[in-house]
Amino acid sequence: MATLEIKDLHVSVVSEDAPKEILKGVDLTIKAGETHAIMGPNGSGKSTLSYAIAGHPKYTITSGTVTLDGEDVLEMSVDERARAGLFLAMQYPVEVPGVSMSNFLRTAATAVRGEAPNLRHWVKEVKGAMADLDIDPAFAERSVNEGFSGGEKKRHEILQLGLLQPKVAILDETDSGLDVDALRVVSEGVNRFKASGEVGVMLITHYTRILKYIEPDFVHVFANGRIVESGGRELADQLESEGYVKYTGTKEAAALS
Ligand SMILES: Nc1ncnc2c1ncn2[C@@H]1O[C@H](COP(=O)(O)OP(=O)(O)OP(=O)(O)O)[C@@H](O)[C@H]1O
Repeated sequence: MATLEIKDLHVSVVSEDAPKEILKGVDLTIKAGETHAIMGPNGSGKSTLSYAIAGHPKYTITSGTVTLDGEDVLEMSVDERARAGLFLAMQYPVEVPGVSMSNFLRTAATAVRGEAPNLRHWVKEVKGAMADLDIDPAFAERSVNEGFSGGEKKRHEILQLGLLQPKVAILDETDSGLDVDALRVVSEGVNRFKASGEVGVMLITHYTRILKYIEPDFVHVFANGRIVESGGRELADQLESEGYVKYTGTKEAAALS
């Protein structure tokens, strides 16, 4: 059973030639079967946490550890992290002109599974996964994310999640830009992924509405580069009504973005 363990993580980014510390000691453990919602004001470092775990080269780990089932994630290359079972659905999915979705998905599945999926089974698997997410089959031949609407990009992130079956999924604002129907479809996709009870989910969000569909076991408040409070679902409701002023001390930060 997978466990992602983050201990006292400090992360810097080089900004205007000088390194700037963004994460200032993050501690978080996500066990198989658990869903952790991360909420917090703009610029508090939530995406930095997800990029640092995924191995984005712009973010330098200055101290702390990240392990997956005891294995040192920070020592792994980006593709090794994916093969080890980590998945990041990005806030702003990248466009890859000239590479079709179907090619991209098969290549990703081959890399993660360690062998090319049987073509006939694979076609069936992809078709079924696309149908589950109400994705038009014509998207399979379009270039990855090119010209996709915000909501279409998010659906495709969840399509990848379903096909790659990681141990731990980090979903960075997967709900932003989704209309109510798409939010339900995407949430159902995440819940199907969770159904085995053997995977962990870190869900970064600004809105409690997604938490009505995807039930969190824990809610964490992120402020100024660290987790400042943790609780259950009720904490998200409290944040919705009170904002973040108690954590940041500024009125600007009080409004949920
Ligand atoms: N590559 C970068 N170069 C310079 N500054 C960066 C970089 N990445 C992040 N930062 C800064 O780090 C801080 C945290 O950013 P981050 O995107 O992690 O916040 P966030 O909590 O995800 O915000 P939001 O809720 O607005 O998405 C911000 O001040 C941001 O400007």
